[in-house]
Amino acid sequence: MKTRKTEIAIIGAGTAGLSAYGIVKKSTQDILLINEGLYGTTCARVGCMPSKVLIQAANDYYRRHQLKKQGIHGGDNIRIQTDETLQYVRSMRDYFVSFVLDTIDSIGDRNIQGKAQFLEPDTLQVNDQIIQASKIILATGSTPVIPEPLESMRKKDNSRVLTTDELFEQQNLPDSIAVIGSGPLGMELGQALHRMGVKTHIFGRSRTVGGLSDPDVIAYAIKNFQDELPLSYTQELCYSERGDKIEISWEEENKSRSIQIKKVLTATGRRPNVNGLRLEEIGVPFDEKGIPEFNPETMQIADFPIYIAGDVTSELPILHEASDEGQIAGWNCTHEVTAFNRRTPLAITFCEPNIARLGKSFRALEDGTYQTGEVLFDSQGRATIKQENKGMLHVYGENGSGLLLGAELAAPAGEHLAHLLSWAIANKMTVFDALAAPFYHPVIEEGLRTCLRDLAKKIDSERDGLEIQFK
Ligand SMILES: Cc1cc2nc3c(=O)[nH]c(=O)nc-3n(C[C@H](O)[C@H](O)[C@H](O)COP(=O)(O)OP(=O)(O)OC[C@H]3O[C@@H](n4cnc5c(N)ncnc54)[C@H](O)[C@@H]3O)c2cc1C
Ligand SMILES: NC(=O)c1ccc[n+]([C@@H]2O[C@H](COP(=O)([O-])OP(=O)(O)OC[C@H]3O[C@@H](n4cnc5c(N)ncnc54)[C@H](O)[C@@H]3O)[C@@H](O)[C@H]2O)c1
Repeated sequence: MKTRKTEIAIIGAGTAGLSAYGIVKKSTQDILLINEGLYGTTCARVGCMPSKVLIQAANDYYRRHQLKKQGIHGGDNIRIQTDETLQYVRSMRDYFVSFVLDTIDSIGDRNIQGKAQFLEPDTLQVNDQIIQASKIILATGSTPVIPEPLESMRKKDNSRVLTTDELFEQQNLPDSIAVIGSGPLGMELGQALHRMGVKTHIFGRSRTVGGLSDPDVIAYAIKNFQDELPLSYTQELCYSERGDKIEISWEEENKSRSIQIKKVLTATGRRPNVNGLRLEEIGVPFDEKGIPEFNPETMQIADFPIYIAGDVTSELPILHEASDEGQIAGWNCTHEVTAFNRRTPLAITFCEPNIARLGKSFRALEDGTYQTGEVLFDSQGRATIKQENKGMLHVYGENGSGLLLGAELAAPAGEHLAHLLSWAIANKMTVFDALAAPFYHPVIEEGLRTCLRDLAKKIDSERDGLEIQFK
């Protein structure tokens, strides 16, 4: 076998791997990028981007129900041609993927297509080549998890049980579907399919939505979604084949229920791609979840010359974190190993209303150390004008100082509110500082101000009502 030496080898040409590549190439051109399978990244090919294109089409179509109130007629006659929508999703997907492919092309013969496996901590096998590298970055991403009964069904007929990696490849949508999982993916895609006219039932196991942990916001959001579409929670689902349909039965509130649907979409999480890399054979330590032990501030795996980045860590499986981790890994492979600050946590689920979690989640707060500001958007001015007046926002502030700690929300324009709040937290603002910032009228951010006012009152009821500060 031929041996090729390189300073840095990066395994995985996804967001994390390419971000690492961008940093490494500032220090050395002696890099190899190794990628198995299709190029284009999970984000652009099957993830963030095609899902947002589908959601946009679904929400635009769904908007027809609200037009009549405004004196706009003809909405009832609008129809969606879902095969064309899927074609459009794929064409937009190809557009986003094309930018990634241009980057890959520019890498030339430093890019190798094939599956990498470790032989030694500094040695890989890829196809029939041995690659020796001073440092290696592991950025192999993740794969959808398929719960066991569905995996067996899929083995018999893989057209009935879809993963999110396959949804956008469908030529058309089925007339009915069950979406398994009420996490970010289940809620985003389940609501979009429902809004496109597919008879959709979403199933969750733990009583939460889109990754929320605050019980009040969860209860509000679940009720709101249940007003729009079937969303059930149960510990166990039974699947059986009934002709060209799948019957799903379950227990809910002490009642037996069942439905028959054409297809199932699994949105039950993603598993990090660590299997088959032979990491165990080279002595890499694993934690109890089966992830290599690494330092999140340096991304180094124990004291190995191996760095890890992106969804393969399973810690923060979202795009901007994958990109940051790639940068940290890339930097530390080419410089003295340095600890990096991580950003204020921010996670958004693009269902309507948007769900978001930022800063400290409710689950991470310590009892007795904080107050919660609350607002409902049901009568908020601008949200009402936009006919988007559904939502709840909780902002957490530290007792005494009023330092903003975190927030959870299911709210209109939640993606923007979450950014404002996470930037305020990153800048260590108190609730009083935030209230001194400008709020235009009439905007949805005025709802955020109502929430901050509620929090400020709970932190310091003695403080006078002045929000602008003395010079
Ligand atoms: C439907 C969906 C919607 C999403 N929406 C959002 C969103 O709106 N916002 C957000 O922030 N995040 C979103 N995400 C998450 C986001 O897409 C991921 O966090 C991000 O793409 C992870 O990038 P990565 O580089 O770790 O992995 P990937 O992009 O998957 O790259 C890993 C690469 O490694 C390759 N590989 C694996 N094993 C090997 C091996 N042994 N040898 C060589 N190559 C290998 C893979 O083939 C792949 O090309 C979404 C995900 C999905 C699935
Ligand atoms: N907008 C975003 O930022 C965004 C969007 C989509 C996905 N992502 C990322 O992609 C990853 C995958 O998303 P996801 O929603 O698939 O995963 P997830 O792990 O966040 O949620 C999966 C949900 O499925 C439930 N579940 C698991 N097994 C089940 C079963 N057998 N029956 C019923 N329910 C079951 C879990 O309880 C959980 O609520 C996430 O880690 C997320 O961070 C991000």
